[in-house]
Order: sequence, then C-alpha cells, then structure tokens
Amino acid sequence: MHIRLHKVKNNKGKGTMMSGGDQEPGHYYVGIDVGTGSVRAALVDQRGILLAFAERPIKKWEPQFNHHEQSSEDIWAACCHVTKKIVQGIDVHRIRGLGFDATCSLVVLDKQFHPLPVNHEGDSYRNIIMWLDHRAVSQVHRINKTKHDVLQYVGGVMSVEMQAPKLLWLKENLRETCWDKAGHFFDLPDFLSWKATGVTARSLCSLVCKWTYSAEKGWDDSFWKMIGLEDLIGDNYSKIGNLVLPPGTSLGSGLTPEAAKELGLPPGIAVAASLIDAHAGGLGVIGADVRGYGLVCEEQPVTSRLAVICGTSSCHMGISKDPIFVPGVWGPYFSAMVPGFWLNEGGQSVTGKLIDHMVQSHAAFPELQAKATARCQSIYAYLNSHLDLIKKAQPVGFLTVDLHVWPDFHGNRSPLADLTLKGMVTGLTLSQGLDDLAILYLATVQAIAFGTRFIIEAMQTAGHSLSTLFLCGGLSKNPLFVQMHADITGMPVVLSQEVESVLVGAAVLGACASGDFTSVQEAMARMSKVGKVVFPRREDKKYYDKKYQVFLKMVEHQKEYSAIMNGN
Ligand SMILES: Nc1ncnc2c1ncn2[C@@H]1O[C@H](COP(=O)(O)OP(=O)(O)O)[C@@H](O)[C@H]1O
Ligand SMILES: O=C(CO)[C@H](O)[C@H](O)COP(=O)(O)O
Repeated sequence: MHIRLHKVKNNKGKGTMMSGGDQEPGHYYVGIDVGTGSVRAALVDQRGILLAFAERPIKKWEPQFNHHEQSSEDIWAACCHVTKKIVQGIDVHRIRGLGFDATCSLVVLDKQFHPLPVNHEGDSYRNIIMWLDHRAVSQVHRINKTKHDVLQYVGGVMSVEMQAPKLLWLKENLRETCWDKAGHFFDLPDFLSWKATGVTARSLCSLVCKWTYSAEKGWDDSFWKMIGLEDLIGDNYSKIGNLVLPPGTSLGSGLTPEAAKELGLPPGIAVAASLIDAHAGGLGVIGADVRGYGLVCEEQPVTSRLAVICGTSSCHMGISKDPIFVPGVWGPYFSAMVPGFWLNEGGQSVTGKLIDHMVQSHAAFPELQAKATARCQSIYAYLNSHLDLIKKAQPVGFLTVDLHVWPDFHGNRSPLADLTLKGMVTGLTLSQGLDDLAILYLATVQAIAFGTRFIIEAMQTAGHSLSTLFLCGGLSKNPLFVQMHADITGMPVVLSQEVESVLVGAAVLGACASGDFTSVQEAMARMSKVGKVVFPRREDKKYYDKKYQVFLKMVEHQKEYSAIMNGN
C-alpha cells in the first residue's frame, strides 16, 4: 500500500518542531479527511500548520455502470493506519482534539452495527453507496415530481447523489438483504465520528445538505411519507438520526478506549461532530486574513469569498447572512458550514475524475506516462510543460481556439441540475500524438473553469456578491488549473499556505471540540492562512469571453439534439 508521509524535522530528537523558527505551540489536533480516492491524516497545530501528513488509498468498486461502492471497514482501517503514522515520535498527550471530514457517501449497518450489502451480489464488505453513484435515477425523478417544499432547499431539484433517492433504491431493490435488516444509515462523516466515540449523533452539516433535515424545523414527516419511506419516521427517526449537533461540537466522552487503541491516540480526547469534505475545505480556506495581498475582498465581508474545493469533483461554497435561493445550486443550508451563515453549494460532479479520464483514455497516454516517468515528473507537470513548449509566442490558453469541451460526462450538478446531460467535444482531428493529448487536456481544464464561471453567474444573479475565489483540493496543486480559473472567471484565486487545506478544516473541528477556541469562526480565522494569490490575465479576457459563448452554445445544441431524437 502506498503511504505518503512527511514530518517537520525535530532538531532536538523528540517532539515536533515548528517551521519558521516560531515558538512551538503546545496543543495539537488531528484532522482526518476521507476523499473519494484516499484517506489522509494530519497533525496540525493551533496556527493551522501541518506538522505531519500521511495518505493511504482506499478501495472502490464499480460492479455495474453508475454503481459505485466502498467499504466502511476498509475506510476505517485506512484512517487508523494514517493516524498511527502521523503521531509516531510525538508526545500524544499534546493532542487535544480530533476532527473528521469525508465524502457524503451512504453507509449501511444492521441493528448490531455490522455492515450490510448495498449490492445484488450480497457482498456486505461493500456497504457504502458512494456519493457519485447514479443508480437511483428513477427514484430521484419520482421524488422531484412530488414538488415537496423541502426541495426548495436543494436548489429546487433533488440530486441523484443525495441520500433520499439512494434509500428509496435500497428499499425497492434490496428489501430482504439490506433494507429490512438495516438499523443505521449514516453519512460517511457521521459514521466516522460514531466509530470513534460510540455516539450516533449526526452532524447538522450532513443532515441538512444531503438528507433534507432543516436546522430550524427538523425532519419533515410529510416528505418521507410522500416518497414512500415512512418507515424511517418510526422510533423518532432513529435509523437516520435524531440527535443532530453543529459541526465542531464535542461528542460524548470523546475517543473510546477501543478506537483510541486502533488509531494510536490517547482515549478520551475530544472528537468533533464532523463535516462533509467540501465543507471542511471551506472552513480551511474561507476565513484567512488577506491583508497585504492587494485583494478587493480585503475591504469586503466574508460573503464575497467563494471557496472552491476541487478534487474528484468541484464544490463551490458561498455563504450569506440571509437565505439566497439559487435555481440549480444546492441550499440555502443554514449553519451547514460556517455557523450562523447560510450556505449555497454549487458543484461539478466530475472534475479531477474527468481530467484523469480524458488523459488516460487518449491514444498517446502510454507515451505521456513513459516521458513523464523518464523526467521524474507527474503526468500533469509534464503536460503543463509540454503546453508551454508548443504555445510558442501566444498565451497557452489560446491553443484551444477550435477545440471546445462541455464537461458534464456525469450529468450537470449546477446550475442546470440535469443529470441527463453528457460530455461533448468539438474540434477533433485525426491526430493521436502528445500535442493532441496536451491540447485536449487544456480544453478540458478550461471547460471545468467555464463551468465554475457558469455557477458563479447563477449565484450572482440570485443575489450573491462574489469577488474572490479560494481554491483547495488536489486540483489546486495544478498551476494550469488555477490560472485558468482566474483567467476564465476574471477573479483572483487565493491558495492557502497549507496545500492540504481540507485537513486544516478537519483540524479546526478538533480544535473547537477541545474547547481551545470559543467558536468555529475564531478557529478558522486563526488556522487558515494565505499562501499565494494568482491574478487573472485581463488581456486575455476577450478570448475567454468568446470561448464562453461557445461553451453555452454547446449545451443549447445538446438539448436540441436530444429534442430531435426524442421527437416524432
Ligand atoms: N499534483 C497534482 N497535479 C495535478 N493534479 C493533481 C495533483 N494532485 C492531485 N491531482 C488531481 O486531483 C484529483 C484528486 O484530488 P483529491 O483532492 O485528492 O481528490 P479526492 O478528495 O476526491 O480523493 C485527481 O483527479 C488528480 O488528478
Ligand atoms: O457532494 C460533495 C460535497 O457536498 C462532494 O462532491 C463529495 O463529497 C465528493 O468530494 P471529493 O470530490 O472531494 O471526493
């Protein structure tokens, strides 16, 4: 198994020293981030500095098209593995709190908390329906047809990636092997906090964002009855959660002795009610002190900042004092990310996954791999330098003047909320070489950035006032991706000092649960820091405005094709 681990060197031989010569703060927090592809853990201090980091891949299964599954046992084992790694050689009694974040995948356990199969094969090891699973298409259509009031709070249309359609699918398809035996349905972040503490409380974040719970009114019985899941109402919603706590709240008596042993941490340390991964990324970046960087948002409220968490998917997190209803953009969700603020969450279901797909399925991929390996570079670093070579005197973005991509290979999450949409490419030639691959990669990166622009425009039209992007996640390590987001949206992009900002967000939760900070706002302001700002190249604006016109035309055309084919 692959493990990535780095530690700040200690020149005294014991403990962990700070970089930058500062005095070492006394308290540490552990953040655990479960992404789609891997689990990462970090040891973080009170200033949000990562002292140690470890990563381990997790298993994924795709037993049939649009079915994506994982294993809660595999994920928990990976959490234990990476956590043990990051605390090696440090005084664990300085660790004050633990916070988890994870993808919003659905974990199914029986009444004794044992895994249940979510598949026709009856394999109970695979007990997670992943967030990107699109098996429940028929169920979500029926849910949307109800036009129930709760749908207003998910952008008007429920996504197939949310939990209600997946629950309905389980009831309709795996009644005997799964549904009738199920005792607990958890969002993955809540499963992890239960595993660590034995407390089945759910985070307000997961229930509000993915389960139709209202921070003000609680569950709505009429919704569950209307969609045919009235059985979940019984026993005061015990199967899906009846104790709901704000993220960062300390759970029960903290880490249980059993979980402590597995994780290599002291029993009893504070464990926080958790967050979905995108929301943790939001906390990790959105509160940073931007003074001195020449950014307009320095003089503006925090509501002018849009956090964009870009991993397998991209999530666009904008907050507001009052609720804003943006058609096709999830929310408004009260207190789901920053307490006291409403959240709108735009998103693109596949971004990192799409880039990987386009590159890996091209005929020149083996050549790319061989050349990148020979230079000891990642394939993306190689592609970026190859684009620099072939662009000659023009800006790199201009290489796609006649190559355009529509990026919804896995449907459109925002702002069209249309899961039937597909990917499109126009401008293909007979070329199969590396130049062709590099330019297709560039056009894909640009298409994702145009998708972000499309989401921002929908949010601004509905009442958000956004000026600055705060990017994090795996794709924010790609300078081309970052520059294209700046150029295409026309907004400066702030990158954090800590590349692994999602883990800083998870550690913010642990720090709040420990009581070392009085609020999430205080912890996030103290622990998130600006690393670098990338400004848009204003001189290229005209070109990108034209490409954006093409981008919008592509979806219009796709809908026309569909109308032709579905007409008489
Ligand atoms: N150094 C890098 N350069 C370019 N792309 C990267 C880099 N690191 C990760 N990525 C891309 O980011 C995506 C994964 O991001 P990550 O945040 O790890 O995902 P997740 O949280 O969904 O597991 C992948 O598609 C990968 O190609
Ligand atoms: O729906 C989401 C957040 O609300 C995310 O898309 C999902 O959790 C997956 O995240 P990632 O792309 O970081 O793995």
